[in-house]
Amino acid sequence: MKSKTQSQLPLIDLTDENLKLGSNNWLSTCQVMRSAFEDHGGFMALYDKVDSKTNNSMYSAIQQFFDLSIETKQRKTTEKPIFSYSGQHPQIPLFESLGIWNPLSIDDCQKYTNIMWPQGNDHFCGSVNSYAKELVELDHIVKRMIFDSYGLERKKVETLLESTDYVVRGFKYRTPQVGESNLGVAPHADASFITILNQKVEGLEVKLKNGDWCEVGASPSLFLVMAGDALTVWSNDRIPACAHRVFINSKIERYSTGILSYASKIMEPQEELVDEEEHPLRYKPFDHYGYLRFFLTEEALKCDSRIKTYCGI
Ligand SMILES: O=C(O)CCC(=O)C(=O)O
Ligand SMILES: [Fe+2]
Repeated sequence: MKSKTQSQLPLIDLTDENLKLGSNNWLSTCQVMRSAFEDHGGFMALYDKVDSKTNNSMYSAIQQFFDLSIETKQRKTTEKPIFSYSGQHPQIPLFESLGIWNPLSIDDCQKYTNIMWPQGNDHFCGSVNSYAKELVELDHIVKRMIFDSYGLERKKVETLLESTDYVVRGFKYRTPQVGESNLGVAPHADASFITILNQKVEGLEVKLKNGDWCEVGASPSLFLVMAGDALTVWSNDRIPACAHRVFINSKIERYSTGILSYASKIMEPQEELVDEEEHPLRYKPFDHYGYLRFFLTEEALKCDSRIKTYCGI
């Protein structure tokens, strides 16, 4: 295995300066983003629009959730094939995660909250909803930039945004006991369209194009933006899904959080990114929720590339 080195994932400044739609800075930032996605499947974003109050209440809400009993955390919250809760896995015993489907809707946040806290928990419900609403803006910026970087018509990204579902996730890792491995999550890529993560405590690492692993920093204004398998389908294999892993190196529990997006309708590789010579059509029409159901089957666990097995041509 390659060792960790000083190679870095690109850091892209998405604070005000570069965000005037159509400005020179916007256009050059789009090109940097496209290269980062095509090379490494992702990048670090400097983004200061998530309010520090929202950020702090989100982390305290997540903490409240993980303090519930295992039986409560394991309650089913959605019919969608996403994890409401994941944890207690013998191979990765430090890891726990929560998932809230459609967090932009206060009603769906309330529904989730009432299942976990029948007596109510306004702090949790409000924090998740506010956090999702603030962080989804970053997701929209990234998607607008990807479309612009390939010179696609603006209205096409609006169509994509209208057929996107979101899930907010929170992660907690306890510290390893003596003799226990410090692996938090083994190397993998996500099944999402795009995953955006923030970490309160370091531990996240990303695999670069050259095979080196790069450590991601922890700061309220630093977000790891990663392509999931669906972005590989959309881009007709131009953008690889970003490989990442987690180690627990510190003496304190690790918390992280973020927003993941999924295609709510059947999605095909973007037609402009398909050509006869260099980029022939690589994927059949893709049902994202069908893929999520397939993702954890025995068949999927065995294959080299789950996305190719599911819908590759
Ligand atoms: O803990 C994190 O920050 C990321 C966890 C992760 O990559 C996953 O559960 O898919
Ligand atoms: Fe992941």
